[in-house]
Amino acid sequence: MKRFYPMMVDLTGRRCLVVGGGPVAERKTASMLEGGADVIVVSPDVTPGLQVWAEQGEITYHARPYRKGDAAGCTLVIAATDQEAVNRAVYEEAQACGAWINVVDRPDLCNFTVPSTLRRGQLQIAVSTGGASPTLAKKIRRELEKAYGPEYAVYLNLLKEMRQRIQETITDAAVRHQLMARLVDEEWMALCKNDPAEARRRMESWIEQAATAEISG
Ligand SMILES: C[C@@]1(CC(=O)O)c2cc3[nH]c(cc4nc(cc5[nH]c(cc(n2)[C@H]1CCC(=O)O)[C@@](C)(CC(=O)O)[C@@H]5CCC(=O)O)C(CC(=O)O)=C4CCC(=O)O)c(CCC(=O)O)c3CC(=O)O
Ligand SMILES: NC(=O)C1=CN([C@@H]2O[C@H](COP(=O)(O)OP(=O)(O)OC[C@H]3O[C@@H](n4cnc5c(N)ncnc54)[C@H](O)[C@@H]3O)[C@@H](O)[C@H]2O)C=CC1
Repeated sequence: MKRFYPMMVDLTGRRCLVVGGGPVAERKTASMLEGGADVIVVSPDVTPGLQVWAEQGEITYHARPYRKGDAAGCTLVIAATDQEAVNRAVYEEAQACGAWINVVDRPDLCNFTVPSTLRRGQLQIAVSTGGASPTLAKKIRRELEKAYGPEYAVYLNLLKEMRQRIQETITDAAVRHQLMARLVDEEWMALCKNDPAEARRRMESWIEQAATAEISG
C-alpha cells in the first residue's frame, strides 16, 4: 500500500502536461487551472469543455498524439489516455525527467494523486482514500459541501482580515491566540451568515477594546 503526504502546492506559472482529451483529462485540467498552472493538453481530440478553454487561451492545446519530449520542463504530468502503451510511455518520460506523474488508470504508476476537493473561497477541504475508493472520496466531499456552505468563504475572509489586525495591534501572544480562538465560533459564523457587515463591526470594536485594555495595562 502506498502512502501519500498531503500538501497544498502553488502551481502558478508552472508548466503542467495532460496527455489525453477525454472527461478525465478535462477534470484534471480544471483542478490544475484552479491551482494556477500553465496547462498543456496533448491529444488528437478533446471534449467540448477543453476545446473552449483552448479557444479562450486558458490552456495550450496540441491537437496530435503524444510524443517523447512533451514532458520536458513540466512540473506535473498526467497521463489520461485510454491507451495503456501511451500512458506507460508518458510515465517513463516523466520519471526520466523528474516530473511528478499521475497515470489515471494505474495507481501503481502514480507518485501523486488528485483528492476530491471542496472549495469555499480560500478554504479547501481535500479528501483522499489513498486510491482505495474515489467514489467514497466524492461521497464524503458531497457531505462536507452541505456542512460547509458558501458562507464559509465570507467568514474566512473576515477571519483573515481580523487576524491581520490582531497581529498588528496586540503585542501579547497569549492574548492574540485567545482572541483568534474566540473568533472561531459558531455564533460568529451564524452572525456572519446573516449580517456580515454587523459581524465585521463587532469584531473590529472587540479587537479595539482588547488593544486598549492591553495598552492601559
Ligand atoms: C488514484 C486516483 C488517481 C488520480 O486520478 O488522481 C484515481 C484512480 C482511479 N479512478 C477511477 C475511477 C473513478 N474515479 C472517479 C472520480 C474521481 N477520481 C479521483 C481521484 C483518483 N482516482 C485518485 C485517487 C483519489 C483517492 O485517493 O480517493 C477524484 C477524487 C479527483 C479527480 O479526478 O479530480 C474524482 C472525484 C472528484 C469529485 O467529484 O469530487 C470516479 C467517479 C466519478 O467519476 O463519478 C470513478 C468511477 C468509479 C470507480 O471506479 O470508483 C479508476 C478506475 C478507472 C476504470 O476502471 O476505468 C482509477 C484507477 C484505479 O483505481 O485503478
Ligand atoms: N483517475 C480517474 O479519476 C479516472 C480514470 N479513468 C480512466 O481514465 C482513462 C481516461 O478516461 P476518459 O477520459 O473517460 O477516456 P476517453 O476514452 O474519453 O479519452 C481518452 C483520450 O485519450 C486520447 N488519446 C488516445 N491516444 C492518445 C495519444 N497517443 N496521445 C494523446 N492522447 C491520446 C483520446 O483522443 C481521448 O481524448 C480511462 O482509461 C479510464 O478507465 C476513468 C474514470 C476516472
